[in-house]
Amino acid sequence: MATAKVTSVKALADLPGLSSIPTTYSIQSTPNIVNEEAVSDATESIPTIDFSLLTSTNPEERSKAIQELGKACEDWGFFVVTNHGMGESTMKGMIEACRAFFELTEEEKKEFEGKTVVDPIRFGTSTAPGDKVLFWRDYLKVLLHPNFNSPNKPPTFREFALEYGKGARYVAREIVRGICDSLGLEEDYIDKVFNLENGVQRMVANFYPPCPQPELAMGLPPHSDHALLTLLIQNGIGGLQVEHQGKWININPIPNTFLANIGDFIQILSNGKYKSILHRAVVNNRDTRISIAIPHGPAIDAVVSPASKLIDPVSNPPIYRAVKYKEYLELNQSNTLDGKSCLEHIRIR
Ligand SMILES: O=C(O)CCC(=O)C(=O)O
Ligand SMILES: [Fe+2]
Repeated sequence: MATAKVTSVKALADLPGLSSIPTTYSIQSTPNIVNEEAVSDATESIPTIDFSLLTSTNPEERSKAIQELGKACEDWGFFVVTNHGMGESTMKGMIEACRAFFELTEEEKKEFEGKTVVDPIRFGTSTAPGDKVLFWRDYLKVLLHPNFNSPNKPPTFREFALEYGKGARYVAREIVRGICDSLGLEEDYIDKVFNLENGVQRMVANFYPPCPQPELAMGLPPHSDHALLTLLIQNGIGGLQVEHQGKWININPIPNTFLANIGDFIQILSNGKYKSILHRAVVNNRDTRISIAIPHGPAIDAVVSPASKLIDPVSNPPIYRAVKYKEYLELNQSNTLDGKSCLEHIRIR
């Protein structure tokens, strides 16, 4: 095994003749992230939300879509979004721009390492500096809103990030309006209370190169996303699994769609009615997988708490305390991803 200091899994995977993974990447000793739990394919039954119906001016169409959205949030916390209006060339272009970023030299990428968890552009590997086990994943995190940032390499990145970010933000905001409606809140409740006009939108591009021992490694451990709603696209290579009724389900990529999942803040806001979903990324020994997740959050200084309309001091007391987004983000970003441990931090006992 080569012992040269490796700064990314890409550099490691590119080592000629790599046939086993360094033991630091082996998840065998970490019982909570074992790989061989029952997995099944259930892509057919994952709910699909037709975005054009959700945003329809026909009240009947919209209300039917809202009902379906509410059901998808309650049953799965996770759904496919079709007919969202974003051009295929924008989605593909964004993925290719991310691929080109990861294919920069290690020295070039190092320029974007960032110093703290709040740096607007951060390239890195695994999840957090304190990880006990390393994960087979490199990442690039870029803050797109309220201040737009972009690495200056590759040259196409900025243009795609601008367009993709804007489109994804529109889709996410409309879905969030629908979620409010489905909960019996005013449609713009979240928009106003969490100040979505200044909402935080941070793109997370994940790069999972082929791994010689995929059964021993993990791309991303089980976690929930912290924000309100995450939109995810991928390069046509499977690897995402979501937890549903105690089982891990393979999510096969569907071209030209977004995968949306509820984040912790919707769980807090709905006082547990809608739950953020555990998901993870497994790796394979053939293809490089690229995924781009954008968690859409409140404004950085917004305070998140169960909506007063959805709680009752006697029959449904709040189960989460109010938390500043900034505080939650720091908690999330500086810890190893570990299931839903952040949410447990603010649970009222
Ligand atoms: O690679 C994936 O499909 C999952 C990515 C993810 O969960 C994340 O970036 O939060
Ligand atoms: Fe995630």
